[in-house]
Amino acid sequence: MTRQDAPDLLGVAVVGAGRMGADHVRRIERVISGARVVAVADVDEERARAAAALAGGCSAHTAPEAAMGAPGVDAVLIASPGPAHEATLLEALARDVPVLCEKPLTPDAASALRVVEAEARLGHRRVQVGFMRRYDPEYGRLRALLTGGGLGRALMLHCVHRNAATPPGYTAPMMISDSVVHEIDTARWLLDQEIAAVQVVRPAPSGTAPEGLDDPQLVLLETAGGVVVDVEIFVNCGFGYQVRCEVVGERGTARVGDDHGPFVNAAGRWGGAIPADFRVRFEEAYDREVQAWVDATRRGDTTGPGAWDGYAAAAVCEAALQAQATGGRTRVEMAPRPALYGAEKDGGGRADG
Ligand SMILES: NC(=O)c1ccc[n+]([C@@H]2O[C@H](COP(=O)([O-])OP(=O)(O)OC[C@H]3O[C@@H](n4cnc5c(N)ncnc54)[C@H](O)[C@@H]3O)[C@@H](O)[C@H]2O)c1
Ligand SMILES: O[C@H]1[C@H](O)[C@@H](O)[C@H](O)[C@@H](O)[C@H]1O
Repeated sequence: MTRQDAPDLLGVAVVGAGRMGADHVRRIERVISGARVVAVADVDEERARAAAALAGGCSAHTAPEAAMGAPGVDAVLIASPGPAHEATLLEALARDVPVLCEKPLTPDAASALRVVEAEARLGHRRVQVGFMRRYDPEYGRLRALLTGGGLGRALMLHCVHRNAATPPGYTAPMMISDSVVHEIDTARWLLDQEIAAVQVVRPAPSGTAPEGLDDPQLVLLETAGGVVVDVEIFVNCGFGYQVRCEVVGERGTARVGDDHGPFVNAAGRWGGAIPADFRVRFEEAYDREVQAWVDATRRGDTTGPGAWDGYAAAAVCEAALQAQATGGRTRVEMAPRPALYGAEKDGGGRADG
C-alpha cells in the first residue's frame, strides 16, 4: 500500500530528519492517530532515507519543496535547524499548507516578522509553533492555578533550564534563541503578558563548558505588568535534563519540574532518576502537541502557539542577545500585532487560539 491509499489520514511531509524530525516520524507513525508521514526531506540524503524507512511507502527527498510537493501531502512538520525554518515556512504559506514548526519560529525578529506578515496576507492562521511546554500536563496545571486565582497575583517566576551537554555547533546566542526561548514563551503564556525588558548576568563560566561558551547564565525578564522572571540557563551541567518553574504569587507558590518517580530505596541509596534529555522529560507534551495539531488540521483549524507567539519570543530573544553582549538592561521592541492575531491587551496578551 502506498501512502496515498489512506486519504482519510492527514498526509504529513517532515522536513529535517535529525533528533526531533526522526522522533516526530516515529510519533506520527506509532503513537498518535489521524496522520501518516508521506514524505521526508533532509539535506542529508541518508538521514532522509533512514527516517522515511520508519514509515513504509514514504518518499525521501533532499529538498523541502520536493517533499512538500510529493503526492498525498496535506501538511508540513518542520524540524530542520532554526535558521532553515523561514524558507520552508514561506514556501508552505505560499502553498497555503498547514505547518507545525519546531521552535524557534526563526532565530531572529526580522525573519519571524516576515513569516507573520506572510500569514497575515493569507488572512488565516496556518502555523503552529512547537512550544511544547504548553502541552505538558504539569505546566497546564500551573497555568490553571494562576488563571484560577488560587495563588493570587503572580509576582515572580523562578526558572531552571539545564541540559546535560550541548551538541556541536551550539553557540552562546543559542543559549537565548534556542534554549531560553522556551521560558520566554512559557512566561508569556503563564502570565498572559508581554515581556518588556531583559538583562543577562554571567557568573564565572563552568570549566566543563566548551571553549567560548560562557555557561551558565542568568536571564532576567520583566513583564509589562511588572512580574520578574529569572531563568538559570546551564546547558552543560553534565548530569542530565532539568526544567523547573516556580510561580511566586501574593497568596502562595507553586512549582513544576521537580524530579520525580519512581522514588526508589535500594542498594543503600534513595531517590529518583534524572532524564537524559528533552525527549524523555517532555515525551507526553510532544505527543499531545502533535496530536492537537493533527486534530485541528483535520477539522480545518489552526490552534496552539502561533506565528505571532513565535515572533514575540524572537523579539524578546533579540533584546536578550543585546543584553547578553552589552551587560545592560534592554527594552523589547515589538511591531504592531496584525488583526489576524487578536487585539493587544493591557500589559500585552497572547493570541493562542
Ligand atoms: N521542542 C523541543 O524541545 C526541541 C528539542 C530539540 C530540538 N528542537 C528543535 O527542533 C529542530 C531540529 O533540532 P534537532 O535537535 O532535531 O537538530 P538535528 O541537527 O538533530 O537535526 C536537524 C536536521 O535537519 C537537517 N537539515 C538542515 N538544514 C536543512 C534544510 N534546509 N532542509 C531540510 N533539512 C535540513 C539536518 O541535516 C539534520 O538532519 C530545531 O528547530 C530545534 O530547535 C526542539
Ligand atoms: O533545541 C533544544 C530544545 O529546545 C530543548 O528543549 C532545550 O532544552 C535545549 O536547550 C535546546 O537546545
